[in-house]
Amino acid sequence: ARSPQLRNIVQRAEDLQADYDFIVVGGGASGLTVADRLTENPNASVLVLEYGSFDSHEDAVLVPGLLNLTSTPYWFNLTSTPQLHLQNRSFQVTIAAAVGGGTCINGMLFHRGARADYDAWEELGAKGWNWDSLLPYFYKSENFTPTSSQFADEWEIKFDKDVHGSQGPIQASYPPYQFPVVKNFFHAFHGLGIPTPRDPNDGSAQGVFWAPSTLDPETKTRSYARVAHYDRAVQQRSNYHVLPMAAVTKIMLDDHKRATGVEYLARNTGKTHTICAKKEVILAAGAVHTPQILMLSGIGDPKDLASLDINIVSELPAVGHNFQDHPTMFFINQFQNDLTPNADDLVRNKTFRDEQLALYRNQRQGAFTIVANGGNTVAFVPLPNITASAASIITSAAAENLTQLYPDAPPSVFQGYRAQRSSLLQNARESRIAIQETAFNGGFMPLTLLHPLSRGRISINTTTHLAPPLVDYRTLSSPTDLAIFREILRFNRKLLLQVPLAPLQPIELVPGSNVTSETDMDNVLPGIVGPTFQHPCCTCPMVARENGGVVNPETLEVYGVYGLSIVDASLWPLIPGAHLMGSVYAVAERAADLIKERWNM
Ligand SMILES: Cc1cc2nc3c(=O)[nH]c(=O)nc-3n(C[C@H](O)[C@H](O)[C@H](O)COP(=O)(O)OP(=O)(O)OC[C@H]3O[C@@H](n4cnc5c(N)ncnc54)[C@H](O)[C@@H]3O)c2cc1C
Repeated sequence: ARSPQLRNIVQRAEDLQADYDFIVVGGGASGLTVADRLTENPNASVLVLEYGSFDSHEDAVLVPGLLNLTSTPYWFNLTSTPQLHLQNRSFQVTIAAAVGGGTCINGMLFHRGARADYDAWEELGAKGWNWDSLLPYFYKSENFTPTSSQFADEWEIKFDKDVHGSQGPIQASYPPYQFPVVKNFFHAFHGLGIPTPRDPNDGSAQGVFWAPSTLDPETKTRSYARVAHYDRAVQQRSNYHVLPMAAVTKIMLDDHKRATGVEYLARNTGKTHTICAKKEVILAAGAVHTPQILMLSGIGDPKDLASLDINIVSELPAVGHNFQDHPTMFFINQFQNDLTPNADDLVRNKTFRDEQLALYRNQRQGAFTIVANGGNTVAFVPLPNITASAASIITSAAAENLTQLYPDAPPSVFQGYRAQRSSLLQNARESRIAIQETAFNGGFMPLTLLHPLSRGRISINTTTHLAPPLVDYRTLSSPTDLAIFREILRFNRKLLLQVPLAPLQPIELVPGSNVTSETDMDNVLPGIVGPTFQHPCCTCPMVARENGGVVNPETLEVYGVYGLSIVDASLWPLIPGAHLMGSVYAVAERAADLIKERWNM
């Protein structure tokens, strides 16, 4: 007989039960959250099928400062199509394949978008999804530990405990270290009229601030979905199974269009298997793969599916459209008169690095408590604060030619996009949302466009098992996005001229101080803007079908079929002005409640 532990932990297809109540496709942030909540009920059996492997709790995952995105084994092997408006360059599609998904290797910034970001979801048709309805779930997901008032005062960390959760599975805290130059940045932003909010997570999501990290306050290790929503739960629950290295290839649907289970390929044996779901199949494969799986299962644009000989089950032409991410450029400056220690010292100065690593190992202090090449100090700035041309940019954005912008969108997607655009432009005009993010802890500064007007698409051109989807970001297809990037660059150049930063004597390396005229910027920016800040979303939005919707917002079930729901970041109509993980966890928490409700659990 097997030990109880073995019954809880499965590693091979042979160890699975014959069927489960729920099958969750994808064991990332959303998938594990939902699986955890469903298995709180001992009568519900849940299987999560995850494409990637379990990590080994290695330092590169657990120790923030040892994260190495170049050598991590947890990337999908996936490249975008050539990007027309980015000088035809192709890009790595930076999504994770591992139990825990993106949360295994992400930058650990844990914060929320603005109230207006989520209220816009409801205005666009996602009935029941707004800031107020999500707030209890932001709380539910989080266990916030404040920092000492002395450290907070010294480093301008502001927080309000009342806007945070204190019982949730995901740990949120502040690293107990920072590079001194961060103070100069704070003062420079203040000089430009960008304040530090009382707490960025109170629905404001604007200003210059420290975002909490998903950092365990005791161990100073990463708090992520694998630990918080699987390890924590599974030892006590024989009803919660996760099978790693299992690539779901399609959903099985019966003649009544009910999802009865899934087909998957065990990646370590190459064998294909099927497994049945007695209640529901729940898609949580992320915004790139969830639409791919739908299309492979006959749910999508009939034109495209017919050309691949896929039997059409539900005509949903919007599947895979409305693809959004946060395009980013790197503004790189060398500080000739830099403060020490600094982020470069961690790379170039072996003595400093060794000293800091020892400090981390022995006392859980120092620079390794911060994510490598990252940090959690950021500025989120509305359009009217970055440029005096905000009004004219908004006027020309409203007049953009949609057909040029979105050549192959079906009418329903157009309709939905029009509503999105007016909502976005109104919120931008009234400074209810931030338009740009500057992340900073040295001269290497990612500048991010938080509310792009360009829309990409996920599609498929083959039914071959394990073949990747086509990922077309279409970054900068909206001329407005390019115009805003010009203003973002000008604004951040102005930042570096402020009294607190000027003494560092920055020399601009990228794009280069000679790039000043509009024409020069328009030539150079498409060569340095990248399509992603690792935030793909919005490819199966929960709005009305006639407005480009794929999912019923009240039930999260896919239109036209039964027993099939979606819980990941594909659901959202619009990308929020925030790093996505906080919203992914909250949405998945609410999704779990909706699913439990319909099954009286
Ligand atoms: C490098 C990086 C840095 C980031 N930094 C931050 C940050 O600092 N702060 C922040 O808030 N957010 C950050 N993010 C984003 C955040 O991690 C994601 O938004 C979040 O993980 C998305 O959750 P999800 O459940 O939608 O998808 P994921 O977490 O990506 O999970 C999807 C899972 O589905 C699996 N899957 C896909 N296809 C299949 C299939 N066919 N069969 C079975 N399984 C499948 C994948 O392997 C994956 O594990 C970052 C992401 C990355 C990659």
